[in-house]
Amino acid sequence: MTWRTDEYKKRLERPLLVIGAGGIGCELLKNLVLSGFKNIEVIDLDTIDVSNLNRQFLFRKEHVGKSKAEVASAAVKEMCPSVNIKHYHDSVLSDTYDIKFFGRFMMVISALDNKKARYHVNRMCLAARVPLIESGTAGYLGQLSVVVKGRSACYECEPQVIQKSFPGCTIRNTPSEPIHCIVWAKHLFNLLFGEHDPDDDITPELESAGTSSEEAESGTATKISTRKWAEDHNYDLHHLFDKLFSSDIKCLASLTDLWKDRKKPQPLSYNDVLEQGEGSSGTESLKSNEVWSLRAWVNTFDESLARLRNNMKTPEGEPDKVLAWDKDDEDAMKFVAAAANIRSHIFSIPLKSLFDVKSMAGNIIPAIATTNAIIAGMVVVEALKISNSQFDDLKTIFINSQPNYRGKLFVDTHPQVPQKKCYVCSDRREVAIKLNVNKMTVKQLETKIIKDHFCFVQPDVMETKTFQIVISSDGDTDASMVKKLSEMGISGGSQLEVDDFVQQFGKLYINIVNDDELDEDDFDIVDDTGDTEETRKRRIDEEAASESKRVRVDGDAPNAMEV
Ligand SMILES: Nc1ncnc2c1ncn2[C@@H]1O[C@H](COP(=O)(O)OP(=O)(O)OP(=O)(O)O)[C@@H](O)[C@H]1O
Ligand SMILES: [Zn+2]
Repeated sequence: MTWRTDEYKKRLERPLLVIGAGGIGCELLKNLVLSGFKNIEVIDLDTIDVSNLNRQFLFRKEHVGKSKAEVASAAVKEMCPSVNIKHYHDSVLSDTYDIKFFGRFMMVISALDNKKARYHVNRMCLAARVPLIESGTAGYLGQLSVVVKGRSACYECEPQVIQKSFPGCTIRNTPSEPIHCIVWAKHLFNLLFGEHDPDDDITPELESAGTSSEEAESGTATKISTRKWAEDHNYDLHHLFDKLFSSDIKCLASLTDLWKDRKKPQPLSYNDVLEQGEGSSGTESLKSNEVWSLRAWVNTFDESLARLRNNMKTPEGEPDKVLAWDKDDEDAMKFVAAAANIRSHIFSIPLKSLFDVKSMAGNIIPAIATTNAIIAGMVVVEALKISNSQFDDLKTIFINSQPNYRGKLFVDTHPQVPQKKCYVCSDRREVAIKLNVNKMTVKQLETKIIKDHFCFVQPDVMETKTFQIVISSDGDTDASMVKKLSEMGISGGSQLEVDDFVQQFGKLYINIVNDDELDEDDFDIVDDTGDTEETRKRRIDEEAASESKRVRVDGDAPNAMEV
């Protein structure tokens, strides 16, 4: 590369898009302007939080609450006034950023923190034929890779690992680890204060626990909506506490089969706690990294419940506000930590500090500024190669947790070649999915499979034999969302064609394999390789005979940052 020639400088004037102005993004923007890139656009949907200040060094205390994209752009413009920098305080998933928008850039650099946005950017760059540098860190680990259509593997060439969550019955009936109680408490938060989601059910699962329907009906845990129940009781602490921690638990404890090999839970009533004495002082002085007493957690439950209830209130006559779970909302966090620890106590599970619960509930891996800085530095090296059309020299870079056989933590390799059967960047975009057509609804197909698993943004889905439109992005099919797939004429052997009006990376064909054993929201990726019909069938038979790979995907899947 020839440095500092006019031609070199000219190349750096071509526009470049940075997506994400967080940990990596701040370092990166600084590096880019100091390296001579002159026309930069940056998108970030978020505002600055106090917790960002320790590492996102372009931000100061007075910027808290302001747009990350805006403040980061202004800060680097100050470092290098000759740079043209444009910001968008917005989600990259918005259809404003279409193929034409992406097509304007010499390259795109992704400094994101979630799979959905990363997959979307990968697809948009492939469709617009713009080189992408994809970067990520997770604690001391870091990686960057370059995606150039036809030359290197795309971000989705490696089959994705399906995030497993905990079976519903473990959460509702038989928790054995702190995380099970934390997931339960997050569901409770949503049920009481958040948006309704049937997957957040927390009532004991009597039928699957082997009770007769008579027992289930006579049990105290009959299925009425927890929200409705709480509203009817005016969110009264005493009532709520006794339902969640005493009567529901008594009901579970009465299912003797469940406790043959496990310790039976001990119901805890509000009066039991009061009788234990132990004082009732406030919890402000307690340290967040220490494990508090049961009484302190009950006080915390009490205080946070009252505050959250208050936060929901709206002027007379208007419906209550819906609260969203956020690990950085102190009341929400304390409520979940308290509910989780009280439940842990009942099930003889070790209690956890507020700090630990926050890490687990927020799936937090500590962000390390140095890892971000190294990766952001290396991104610029690759960006300079792209600007100079040195595509053969591009590298994939890893920062590992253990030295490799050469004693190196910091490793570069040649980019992988594109996978011939990648359902995103190859010509064969076909997968087979095992599900229960008689139980799964169109809504579950859309949410769990099409949007959460395959990360489509505005999908249209059609059955290819009958041309029946199953899901329409313009809302025409909303009325049939509650229907089972079989009611829409979908059966084993059906093929669905999925198209996304925003992503436009090509149509994905999903071959349906029916399995009557699966629950309504369970599914298996039977084959994501795009093999021929014959090979696929043989493999499906072999897989059916081998151990089941059943998974359940839901919102509580541990969602470690991807690198
Ligand atoms: N769909 C999206 N569109 C635009 N920006 C996004 C999108 N999704 C995530 N981001 C941004 O990507 C950035 C990722 O940065 P980072 O991993 O440092 O996360 P953070 O939210 O700043 O920090 P932390 O998660 O550790 O609190 C964030 O600033 C986030 O707002
Ligand atoms: Zn690919």
